[in-house]
Amino acid sequence: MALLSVEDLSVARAGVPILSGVSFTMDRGEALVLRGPNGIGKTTLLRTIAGLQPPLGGQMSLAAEAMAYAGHSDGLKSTLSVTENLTFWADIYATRRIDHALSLMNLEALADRAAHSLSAGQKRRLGLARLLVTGRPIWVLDEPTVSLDQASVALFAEAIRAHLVSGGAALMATHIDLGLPEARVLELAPFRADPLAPPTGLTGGFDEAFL
Ligand SMILES: Nc1ncnc2c1ncn2[C@@H]1O[C@H](COP(=O)(O)OP(=O)(O)OP(=O)(O)O)[C@@H](O)[C@H]1O
Repeated sequence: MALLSVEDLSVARAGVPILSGVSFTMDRGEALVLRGPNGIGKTTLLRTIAGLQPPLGGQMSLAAEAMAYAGHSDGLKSTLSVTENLTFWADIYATRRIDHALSLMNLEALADRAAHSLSAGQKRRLGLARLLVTGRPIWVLDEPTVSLDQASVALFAEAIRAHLVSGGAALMATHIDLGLPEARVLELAPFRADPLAPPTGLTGGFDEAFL
């Protein structure tokens, strides 16, 4: 059975239909990159798949507690150190893989630094290290490489590859080449919703709650 299955999904933002008829499946060991111009709906689709807002229509299926989502915000506790941030998340997910995450995202030398004192790219690396301690198989990532330099993008790609090899899957929206030739690409332009479709009746309340 597929790890994640999306069938004929329609999504809206602030009550306006954005994409319709999106279908794909993901098995263990697979990466899928969502592509499309600014505003096409990549973030909206990922938020819907992550359960942060309801779909307009269609179906999704995945095992309970199988997904870890990383959006635009890194979700760090600014006064906690790098180690304390990762310990916090490891406790939430009941896993014990902090050392591995520190090493894979090259954070060992920063382990005792408060998160607020990190550079933008270092914060991003810590945000991505969080995924590694979740132990969850499906990673849903929105522009994961923002602020990362070339070396850190390569580290990130390595972490994704290790995740795939260990039976995980990664669904990502990104504008850059991650150096993962094995990743499938889904172009979203063909799924643009009809701009003349009637309003959905959904409000933008979900946007405010999860920005
Ligand atoms: N709070 C909001 N109110 C109204 N429209 C919104 C709101 N948030 C997003 N939108 C619109 O929804 C559409 C889809 O936005 P979304 O962020 O999903 O696109 P994206 O493909 O991720 O874009 P980008 O590549 O720029 O990150 C865009 O046209 C955007 O302007």
